[in-house]
Amino acid sequence: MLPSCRPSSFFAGRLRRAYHDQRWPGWQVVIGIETHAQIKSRQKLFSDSFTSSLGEVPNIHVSPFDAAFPGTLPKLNQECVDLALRTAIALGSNIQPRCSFDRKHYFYSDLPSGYQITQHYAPIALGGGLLIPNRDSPIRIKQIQLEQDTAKSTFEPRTRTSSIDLNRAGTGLLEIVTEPDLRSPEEAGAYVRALQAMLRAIGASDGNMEAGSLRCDVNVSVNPIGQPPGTRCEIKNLNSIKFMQFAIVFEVHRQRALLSQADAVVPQETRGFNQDTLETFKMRSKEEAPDYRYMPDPNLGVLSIAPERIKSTVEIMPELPWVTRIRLLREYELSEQDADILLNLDSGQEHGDGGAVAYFDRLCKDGPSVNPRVVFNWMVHELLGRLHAAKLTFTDNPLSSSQLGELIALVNSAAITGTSGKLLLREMLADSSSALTPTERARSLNLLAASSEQLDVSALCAAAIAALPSEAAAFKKGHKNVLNKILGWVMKESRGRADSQQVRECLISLLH
Ligand SMILES: Nc1ncnc2c1ncn2[C@@H]1O[C@H](COP(=O)(O)OP(=O)(O)OP(=O)(O)O)[C@@H](O)[C@H]1O
Ligand SMILES: [Mg+2]
Ligand SMILES: [Mg+2]
Repeated sequence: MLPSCRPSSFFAGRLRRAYHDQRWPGWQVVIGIETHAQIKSRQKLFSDSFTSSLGEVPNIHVSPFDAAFPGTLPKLNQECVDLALRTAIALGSNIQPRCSFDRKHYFYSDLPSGYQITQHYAPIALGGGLLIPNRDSPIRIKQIQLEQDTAKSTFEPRTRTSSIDLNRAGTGLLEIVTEPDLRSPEEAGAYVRALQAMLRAIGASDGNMEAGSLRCDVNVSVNPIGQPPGTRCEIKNLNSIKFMQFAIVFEVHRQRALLSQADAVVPQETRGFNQDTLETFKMRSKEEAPDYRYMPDPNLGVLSIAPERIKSTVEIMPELPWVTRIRLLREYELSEQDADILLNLDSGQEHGDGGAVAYFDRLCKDGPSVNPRVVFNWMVHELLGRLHAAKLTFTDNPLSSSQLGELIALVNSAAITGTSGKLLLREMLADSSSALTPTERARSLNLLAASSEQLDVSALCAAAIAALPSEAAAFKKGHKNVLNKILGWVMKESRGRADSQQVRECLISLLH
C-alpha cells in the first residue's frame, strides 16, 4: 500500500515505483543486466572463418585458430569493431581512444584454448544509457566490451557423451552491462526489448533470444525501502524475456524469505534457472568463484580508435528505433499504438529490402497519395491479418510494396470497392508467383468497373429480399441487425463489387 506521506523530492519517481509494487510491499528490487549479443559480422572476431547460424552442419566453420591449434594467432576483425562502435554511439557511450584485450582462463570442453579473449581491463566503451517506456531517466550503461563466444557442447545423458560443435567458437560478442538501475521484472523486460530493437536497427546483432544470439545474465538484489541495496545474485544465461522475468520474481521471493530469517543474509551466488520448475538454483557461491587469472593477451596489441573513425561511423548510422518512432508519429500522424505495432514488426527478422517500417515508408512515399492511416490499415490489418491467419509473419509476406500500393490505389480511386480489394488481396496472396499485376488480376476476376449501370443494385436488393423473406419480415418488425444478413447476400451475389453503403441505403428504402 502507499504510505500516507509520499516523498515529494526529485527522487519521488524512483521511490514511488518501489512503493507501488503490490507483489513485495516495503521492498525495493534492484536489477542489473549483462547482455551478450552475438555480432552480426560475416566472419569471427579473431579468425577468417565465417560465422554460422543455428542448425548448420557442426564443425564446418572452424579455422585452426578457433580450434586453438598451437602457433595460430588472432587477427582482429574490424567489421566487429565497427559494429561495436555503432552500438556505443547508439547508447551514447564514451568510446575509449585506446582499448585492449585480456585472457579470461577457465577449463571447459567448449573452450579449446582454455581462455576466452575479452576486454576485462580496458573495454571499448564506457557509460551511456538507454531509455525504456514509462521511465523518465535512461537505464545507465556501465560498459560495452568485445569478447569471443564459446563453442557449443551438447550432453547426451543416455550415452554419457558430450558433443562439441566449434562453429560458434570465436564468434564476436558484445557484452553490454547496465548499472543496477532496473527496479522490476517488467522494466528488465522492457530494457531487453529496447536493446534488441536498437541492435537490430543498427545491424549489430540479430538479437534473437530463441536462437541464442542474445543471452542475458541478470543480477538481482532486494532491500527494505530506504536502506542500501542488498547482496546481488547473478542468474546466468537466460534465453527468453519471459524466463528472465520468472527468474527475477522467484529470486525476489527467495531473497526476501532469506532476509526475514534470524541471520538475515543473502549469500552472493551465481545461479542457474530451471525452465521446468521456473525456479533458480545455486551453481556456485562467491567463495567457489573461479580465479580467472586475467592477463593481457600478449598476441593482441592496443586497439586505437581515431576520432575520424567515430565521426565516419556517426555519419553512416542507420535510423535508431526511438527516432523512427517520432518520425512515424509526426510524419504520418500515426497513433502511438500503431507506431509501436510497426516498430515491433520491424524487430522481427528483416523483410527483403528493409523491414516493416521501410515497407510502410515505401507504400506511403512511392504509392498512391492516400492517408497513411488507410495505408497502415491495409498493410497491418488486412495483409498481416491474412498472413497471421495462415500462421505466417511479415517476414513471409510475398507481396512487394508496389503490388500492395497498386491494390490500395485501385480502392482509393474507387475502381474497385473495399470488399473487392480484400478479395483481390486474398487472390494475390494465394497465387503470389503470378505475373499478373493487381489491376490485371482485378479485371480477370471481374472486380473492376463496379459502376451502377453494370451492377443493378436495386435489382440485386429486390432479389435478396425475395430470397430471404423471413429476414425481410423480421427487419420490418424492428430487428435491425437482420439487415446485415440481407446485405451479405447482396455482397456475395455481386462478388463484392457492390458498394456496401449504397446497398444498405437501397435495402432500407425497399423495406420501408
Ligand atoms: N546490488 C546489486 N543488485 C543488483 N545488481 C547489481 C548490484 N550491484 C551491481 N549489480 C549489477 O551486477 C552487474 C555486474 O556485472 P559486471 O560485468 O560488472 O561484473 P561481474 O558480474 O562480477 O563479472 P562477470 O562479467 O565475470 O560476470 C552489473 O550489471 C551491475 O549493475
Ligand atoms: Mg560481466
Ligand atoms: Mg556477471
